[in-house]
Formats: sequence, C-alpha cells, structure tokens
Amino acid sequence: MSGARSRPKKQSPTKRVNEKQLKRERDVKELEDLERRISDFDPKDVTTFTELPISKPTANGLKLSHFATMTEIQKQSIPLALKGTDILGAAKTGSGKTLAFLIPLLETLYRDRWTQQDGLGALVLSPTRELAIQIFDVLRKIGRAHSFSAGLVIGGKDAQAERDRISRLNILVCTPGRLLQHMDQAAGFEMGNLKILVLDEADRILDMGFRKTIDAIIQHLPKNRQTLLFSATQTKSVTDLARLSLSPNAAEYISAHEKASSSTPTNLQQYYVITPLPEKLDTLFGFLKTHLKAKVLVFASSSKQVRFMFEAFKTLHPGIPLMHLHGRQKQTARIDVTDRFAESRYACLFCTDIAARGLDFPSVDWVVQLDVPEDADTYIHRVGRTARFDSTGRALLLVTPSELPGMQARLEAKRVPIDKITIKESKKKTIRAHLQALCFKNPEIKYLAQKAFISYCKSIFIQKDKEIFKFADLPAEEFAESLGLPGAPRIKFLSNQRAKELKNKSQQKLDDSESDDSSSEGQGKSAKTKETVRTKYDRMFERQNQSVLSQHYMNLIKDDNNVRQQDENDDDGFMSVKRRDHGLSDSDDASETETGQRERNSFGPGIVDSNAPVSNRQAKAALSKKATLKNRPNATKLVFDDDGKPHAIYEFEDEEGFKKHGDAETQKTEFINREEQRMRKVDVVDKAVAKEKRKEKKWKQRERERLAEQGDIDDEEYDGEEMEEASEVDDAHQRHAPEKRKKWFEEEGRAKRVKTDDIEIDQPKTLDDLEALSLSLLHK
Ligand SMILES: Nc1ncnc2c1ncn2[C@@H]1O[C@H](COP(=O)(O)OP(=O)(O)OP(=O)(O)O)[C@@H](O)[C@H]1O
Repeated sequence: MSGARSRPKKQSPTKRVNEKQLKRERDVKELEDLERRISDFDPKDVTTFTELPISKPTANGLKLSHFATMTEIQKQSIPLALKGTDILGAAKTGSGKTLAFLIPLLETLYRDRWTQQDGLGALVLSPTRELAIQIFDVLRKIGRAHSFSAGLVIGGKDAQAERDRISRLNILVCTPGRLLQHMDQAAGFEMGNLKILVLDEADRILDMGFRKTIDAIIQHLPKNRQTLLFSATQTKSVTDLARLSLSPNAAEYISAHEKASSSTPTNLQQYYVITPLPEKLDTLFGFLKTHLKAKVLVFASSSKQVRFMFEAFKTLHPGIPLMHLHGRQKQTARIDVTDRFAESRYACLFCTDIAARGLDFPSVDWVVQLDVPEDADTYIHRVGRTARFDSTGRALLLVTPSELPGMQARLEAKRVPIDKITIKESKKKTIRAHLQALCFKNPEIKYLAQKAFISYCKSIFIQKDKEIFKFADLPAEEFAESLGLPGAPRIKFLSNQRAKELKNKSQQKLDDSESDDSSSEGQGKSAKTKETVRTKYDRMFERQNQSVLSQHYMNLIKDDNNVRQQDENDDDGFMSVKRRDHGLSDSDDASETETGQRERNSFGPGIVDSNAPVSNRQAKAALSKKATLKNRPNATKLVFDDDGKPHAIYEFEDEEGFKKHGDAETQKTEFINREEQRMRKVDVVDKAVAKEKRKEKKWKQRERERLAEQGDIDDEEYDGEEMEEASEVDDAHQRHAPEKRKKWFEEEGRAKRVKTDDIEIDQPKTLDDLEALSLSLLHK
C-alpha cells in the first residue's frame, strides 16, 4: 500500500549484541590508531588542521567552523599539548590562542572515552565573564560533533540552576569566583577526575586579585592533570607555576613571537598624543567627531569615569552611537552591550579594563586609551582589541606630559612601537563650557563628575609605578573644571598597602562580579538582601569608593563626623565616616581596628558609622520618644544631701530600717503594684489628652478647609504645615520653618476664635492639671 510506512525490521538480540561489539572494536581500533599517530607525529611543517592527529569529531567541528590553516601558536602548541605536555603559551593578541587550548582539551576527553558518568574532565578558567562566554561559544562551535556536556558558569545568573547542572558537566568554562562558590555550595560537585586545566589570560588569573580564589580551587584538583596556560603576556614566574603544581622544567614554554621585533600585532599602528589632563575630554570629543564612521573602543581607568563620560557625551550628541561597559552593570546589560557593539559597524564603546583582555570584537578600527594603563602588559592587551588575526587596526594613547617619559620607557622595554602625533589646531574642540552647564543643571551628572574625579585621582595614587603616575603633579582644580565641576572635590586617602588590597579585592569583584551590585545571584548576597530592607543610604554605603560623596550627603554626615574626627586628630581628612551596620565580616572589622593609625589615614569602602540611621524613616524613629525611652537605662532615684551631692536612697537607710518595711520580695511586689496603679492612672490621662489632641487636629483641619473655601487662607499656609513636618528630618527645611511656624500660629489663634461651640481646654501643665482634665473628660 502506497504511503504506508514500512516497519523497521526487528533485529534479533544476538545480532544487536554483535553490532555493539563490532562498534566497540572499531572505536578501540580508531583510538589506538589516533594514539599511534600522535606518538609518531612530527610537528615540522604542518600548516593545516587536517594534518593534525586529531579525532574525527574535532576535525569536523573545525571544518564546519571554517578553520583550515593554523596560526603560529596553534602550530607550535597543539602537537605538544596532544602529547600531554603542560604548556605555557605566549603569543600576540588576536593570534588564535583559544583554539590552541580548546583542541587539546576536546582531544584529551575524547581519547579517554569520557562519558557523562565520568563527571568533570576539563576546566577552563577566564578572568572575566565576557571572555568566558566567548570561549564557550568557540567551544560549542568546534565541539559540536562531540557528545560531551559542557557548561558556562560565570555568575549573573540563577545560582541554583547552575548548581543543579554543574555536577553533570564534562567541560566547564567559568570565572574563578563563581567556581569557588559552587565548590563550596554544590553537593556532589566533584573535581577529583579532572584531566585538563586551562587558564586563559593566565598571568591575570594568577596575579594578586585572584590569588586566594585560585589557590583554593587548585587545592581541590588532582595533581596528575595536564595544565595549559595561555596569555599574550605570559607569566614565567616560578612561584606562580609552583602554585599550580607545575615544574618549570616539565612545562614547555612556547612563545610564538618571541623573536618578533614587536610584541604587538604587525598590522597595528600605534600613536600617542601628549594631552594635559584637563584637556583629555576635549581631545577625545574632537577625536570622536572626526571618526564618526569608525568602530572605537575607549578605555578609562574606572567604571565611574566610564559612566560619567557616557552620560555626559550622550548629551553632546557627537554623531556616533555611544555605549558603555563596566563591571558594575547588571549581567544582562553587559551581555547586551557586548553583543550590540560586536554587531555594530560604527560605534564607540567606553569601557574599563574588563574589556581589555581576550575579547574578540570584530572589525574594531580604533582603540583609544583615555587614561594610560597601569602597566605595559595592560597596554598590550588593550590595543590587542583591534588588528586581530589578519585585520588591521589603530591605537591612540592619550598621555599627560608627566606620564610620558615613564610610559615611553615601559613600552620600549616591552617592544611596543608607538609614534607621536599632534592634533591639528583646527580640529580641536572644547566641551568644557557644555560640561559646566550640564553639571550645573543636572545634579546626577555633577555627582558622576565628582565620582569620576575622585576615582581618577585615587587610581593615580594607588598605582605602583611611580615613574609614570605622579600624584603630586595632578592639576586637581583644572581637571575638576574640565569635568564641569565648580571646584575639586576633597579626597581622603588610605595608606598605600591598604589601598592596593582594596583595589585587588574590588578588581576581582568587578572582573568576576560574584558579589558586586550587579550580580544578585550570589547566595550570600541574596540571603542578605532578603533579611534587610535596602535604602538609598544602604546603596550609597555599599558603593566601593565611600569618599565619593555629593556635597549634600557630605553636609548630612559632616556634623556627626566632626566630633569623631577631632578625637582622632585627623585634620586632613574630609570624611570620617568610620563604620556602619553593613555586615562587613569580622575580619574586615578587625583589620580596621588593628591597623589603627594607618587605617585612619585611609580611604576605603564600606567603613561607616554603625549608629547612623540608614533611612529617613529610621532616623525619625530613632528620635521618637518611644525609641529613646527604650534605649535608656532603668531610672535610679537619687537624693541630694545638704552639700548637693547625689546619693542612692539605700545609702540613707541601714539594713534594720529597710527590713522594718517587710522582706525584700514583698517590698518589691508592693512597689510594682503601686507603680502599676499609678501608671494606669497616668495612662488614662495620656489617652484622654491624645484623644483631645486628635479631636483638635481634626477640627483645625475642618476649619482650615472651611476658611480655604471662603478664601480666608491661602495655599502657602498649607505648604507651611507640610514644611514644618518635613523640618524634623531636613536641616535645610528647618531654616525656613520658624517663619512659617509663626504664620501658622497666627492662623491657629484666629481659627480658635471663629469656632465657638467646642470646649476650650487649657494645656495641662502639671500632673494635677492632667488628672483634673481626665476626670472632667470621664464625667462628660
Ligand atoms: N586558524 C585560524 N584561522 C582563521 N581564523 C582564526 C584561526 N585561529 C583563530 N582565528 C580567529 O582569530 C581571532 C582571534 O583569535 P583568539 O580570540 O583565539 O585570539 P587570542 O590569541 O586568544 O587573542 P587575545 O590574546 O586577545 O586573547 C578570532 O576571531 C578567531 O576566530
């Protein structure tokens, strides 16, 4: 019958077993073959991936992804890595290091016939989320014909969902902080079988910022694994290798471009322009205006500068789409921005160094460094975002006159060819007046400008290369002016050591973003946010740079702090908020106090007054009668002698006399009963007075409405009442309050006279008055 589906022939069980066995035998033979090819393999003169002794699935994946010819680092490192050697791979930016580690990774698991049941076999660590995403994408492309389960664990997503699947993964691409979090929390997450560990941007992962995290991760990994380290600026530090249980003799150091005349791509043109600090934004704006048909990456040294630049330049409409990327953005925003910039033809992306390493944005025309990088390695990574693989690109470094000699020396030592350019007078633009008007009009922008100013100054202060970064040479006032500020905000600095610690800590947080504002997925964090209501003050205190504060906020905290500051003889500091109830760990607290004077001369995050109210509501509540009573110690009765000295009453009575009134327990009970009765009486009075007040208030309200209807009272007086209430919490408002209050009282008297049928009640002054009032009210 046409159209009828023919049923698949049912195989006999014996036949099925035979087929399975045959397949197994074929696989074993293929693997043996592969092993033989690898051991016989002579890496000389190989140029294409097809010549490599690799599995069919990997070869297919490469073919389908259109990778055919190998780059230098791939040629040199893949054959060795396939033989199981530990590799320290160094090659210029954009030269294909990702494939150099992903191919051996897939092959190792394939040759070990890795299955889902074997658990985690390969681990790739990346310093940033964006880079991890990119590596994972390449892995998915070239590993599409394999049957391994691979996962991306980077934070910014639901931690529980990640935890649920992490134990089922064979290959994991992740950021260090997030991995450690899962190692601590995910039951059943085992790394004891791990065969291969990869550190991309190894020097960054092994530096101070990640030190503790990496050491904790390494402790859980088996020692007999293969380790591959890659970077454009590779570490050769013996200590670093020892931390990874790598012997420098056993690991192969492969530097694809060691003999090259430059350490940056040959198709990259590099320039610098000497720009005094206060002229930087003008220069950048002028640059953008003359490069509207380009894809530009602009690096600044902090997320605050990036935010300020982005917000301020947006209002100037330079004529090129603007975007910004930094570690304090939410993960979704970060992904959105990277995707949009990758897809854009012409755009300008303001970013911090989270975009400096590894990111492979296609067709970037220019990399502009608004602020000089902290070292030559960072310079190399930043400029490496352009001129990738076989494309061309250009880079521009804005360098201040005082930074120039030091920076030139560092770049020369690293074989970075860079030429000087000057800007044509006709192309110079100034945006200072616009920024000043903007800051004047828009407090948000002004606040961002203040933060940008302070974070820039701090970044200069904490840099370790003092030949480049000379804090004393900063033209503070002019710089502030160039940002549109009326004057330079004051800054308080930490000791160098503490500042560096904080920088590393915060850098790791930003890079890994496990616990910054933007990532709400962290278990600890979400638990914390559930417990407490976060107010705007909380958010302010949680900011990393606590000394970046608006003038308004400074005024709010100034008085309180002045007292403490004087105690501490800390004349130069402008800000002395020391602690707050923010859940800093004990160790953090301890370090604050242990280090004593050193810490006092410091700036630092999250160290604020623990007693400070964190919201208007709490501030008001803390001042309420109830709250003050609650916190007051029990009252003690004192009697003053003839000389005016206070004595406790028991001092006037000996034990005999005391016992005459009965035993202590009875006396106590009697006293409590007596007091209870008294309180009950007082309570009746209080309630009556309160009721009367409510009544009076209602009546006044009605009266006001009535007068307003008649046109006797104008709107301003209504405002006056609101102003008076608000004045309890707002200093600024208090200045206006007396005048308004006077006005209000006048109206009050008039209103009282008009209303004649209500009972006139004199304000009770003594307890007797109160009792009389309550009795009269009760009798009514
Ligand atoms: N063999 C190859 N053939 C063609 N294109 C390649 C090859 N290898 C890599 N590429 C491409 O070159 C670009 C850069 O590769 P990759 O990101 O791996 O560089 P990298 O050396 O890791 O750079 P960075 O040091 O900046 O991290 C990518 O777009 C990649 O697809």
